[in-house]
Amino acid sequence: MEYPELLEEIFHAVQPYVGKGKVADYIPALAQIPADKFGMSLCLMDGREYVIGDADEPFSIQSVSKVFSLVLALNRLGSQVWERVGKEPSGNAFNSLVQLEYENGIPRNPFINAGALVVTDWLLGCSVDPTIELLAWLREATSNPGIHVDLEVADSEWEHRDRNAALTHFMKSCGNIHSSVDRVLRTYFEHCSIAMSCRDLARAGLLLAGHGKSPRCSDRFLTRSQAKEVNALMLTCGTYDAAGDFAFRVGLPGKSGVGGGILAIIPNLMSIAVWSPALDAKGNSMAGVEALERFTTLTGISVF
Ligand SMILES: NC(=O)CC[C@H](N)C(=O)O
Repeated sequence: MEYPELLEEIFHAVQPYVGKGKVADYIPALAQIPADKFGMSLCLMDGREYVIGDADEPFSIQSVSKVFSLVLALNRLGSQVWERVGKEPSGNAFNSLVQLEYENGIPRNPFINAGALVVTDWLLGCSVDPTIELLAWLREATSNPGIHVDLEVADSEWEHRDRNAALTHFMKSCGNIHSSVDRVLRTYFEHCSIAMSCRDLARAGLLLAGHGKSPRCSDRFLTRSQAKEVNALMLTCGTYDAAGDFAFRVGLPGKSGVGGGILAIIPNLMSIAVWSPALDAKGNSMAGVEALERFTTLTGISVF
């Protein structure tokens, strides 16, 4: 089956799941997003691109930004990053506090909130403005100069920051946060509030399909080993305490966000982005996971 027909088939098959689940409302600005959206984009290493549905509508990438923050930190700092954040799945919710005290303020991995807050702190230690650097890279990788931080979402996250503030304060008490808590939180919320479409997200993901060198960018951004590390972490930790289920059903490295987006990588071949805002109980897009499962089932392509 050709990709355009495949996308049509997936689009129709997932309709019963679109709007099922719950749009994230603990960030009030996200609660206003209509639940019935669905978009999907495939961006291939050879330059072909296929989209369906609401694939050109920007949405809040939320935790998908944790991939890009980590990529930037690895680019700037290399393996030093792992001195302050682990590489193991947490088995807990993305915003859980419980492991941190047992594990001396070292988060399990960079794809839960605590881990991304440490990565943000790393970035603040080596860059005057990590958000500007992140946006610059994303704009180049997507050829979309319009990619921006949605300030309404960032402000909404800031106003309801108690849990992320608790995580950051606790890690600071353990010596694992070096900048001020407010600065770390503000920067982390800016990254979560970046607005991108599925088309943008799939384009940005080509860096990871391309083992650290996106065919869309002039420079290699990560070494081959670093790209392997990021993909491995996406597979094992990218969907929080549902990572086992996601690997079982989809069989690809993937990173979700509570905005309803998921980025999935097929090394050497393509990057896939899906978006549908209604979430399952673990905070992953219900229709998005369904669509990816159908993609790997119908094509027979996965990393396994
Ligand atoms: N899982 C997510 O997408 C969570 C990101 C969100 N900004 C938070 O910190 O709670």
